[in-house]
Amino acid sequence: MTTTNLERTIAQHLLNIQAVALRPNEPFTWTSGMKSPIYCDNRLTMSYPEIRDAIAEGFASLVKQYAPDAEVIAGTATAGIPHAAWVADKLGLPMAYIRDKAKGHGKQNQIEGIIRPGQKVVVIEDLISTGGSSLKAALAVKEAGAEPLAVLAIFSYQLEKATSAFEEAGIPLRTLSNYTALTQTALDHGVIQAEDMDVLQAWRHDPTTWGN
Ligand SMILES: O=P(O)(O)OC[C@H]1O[C@H](OP(=O)(O)OP(=O)(O)O)[C@H](O)[C@@H]1O
Ligand SMILES: O=C(O)c1cc(=O)[nH]c(=O)[nH]1
Repeated sequence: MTTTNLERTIAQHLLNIQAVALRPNEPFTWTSGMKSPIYCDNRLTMSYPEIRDAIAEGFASLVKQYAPDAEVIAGTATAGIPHAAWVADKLGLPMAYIRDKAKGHGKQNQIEGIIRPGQKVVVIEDLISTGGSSLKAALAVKEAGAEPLAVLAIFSYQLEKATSAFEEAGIPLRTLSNYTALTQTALDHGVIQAEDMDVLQAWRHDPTTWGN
């Protein structure tokens, strides 16, 4: 699979700040319950002004290219929130954020900030594994009577489960980087070795049963 310069550049940023961890012998448990030898902590990008700005620039370009009539930028709680704020700021658009479920107290909102019925919304997520979290956010947008134009994320594992879930939901997904670019960049720069790549490929081949 070919990768773009931007996909490799963002991958390189993630590797430089050690956002990517490999733990084949003590697999990570993801939010979906899946087990994985790899974890990508994109939250670390917040702490690097130049990198978070490159991400915000990348997202702003994707909005201009694929959702030029966006009226609201909505971040997914929690990791999508800061990136949504920086993108909304760059584009001079309103920002909101979407909780994974409605609060159990106060106003019991799932959406914080304003998303009005009929408004066109771009959802910003930090990372796509199964796509469950961001599609749940997009559904909340629909339930508010608004229109989710697209989900944008920093990184996707490019899992078939996510691809088919986005297709089924009829919501476009665009990302700044992905698993192909990350693993290739890591291998090219000696961050991972051939034997790590073997583990990653075995996992990637059958991620749902790997490690069980
Ligand atoms: O595509 P999915 O299978 O839904 O997985 C990706 C989600 O998992 C992580 O969130 P997490 O639940 O760890 O919460 P956080 O954003 O509050 O850190 C990540 O930030 C995404 O939102
Ligand atoms: O699926 C997840 O929960 C997940 C995977 C990953 O690599 N990074 C992350 O923050 N969450």
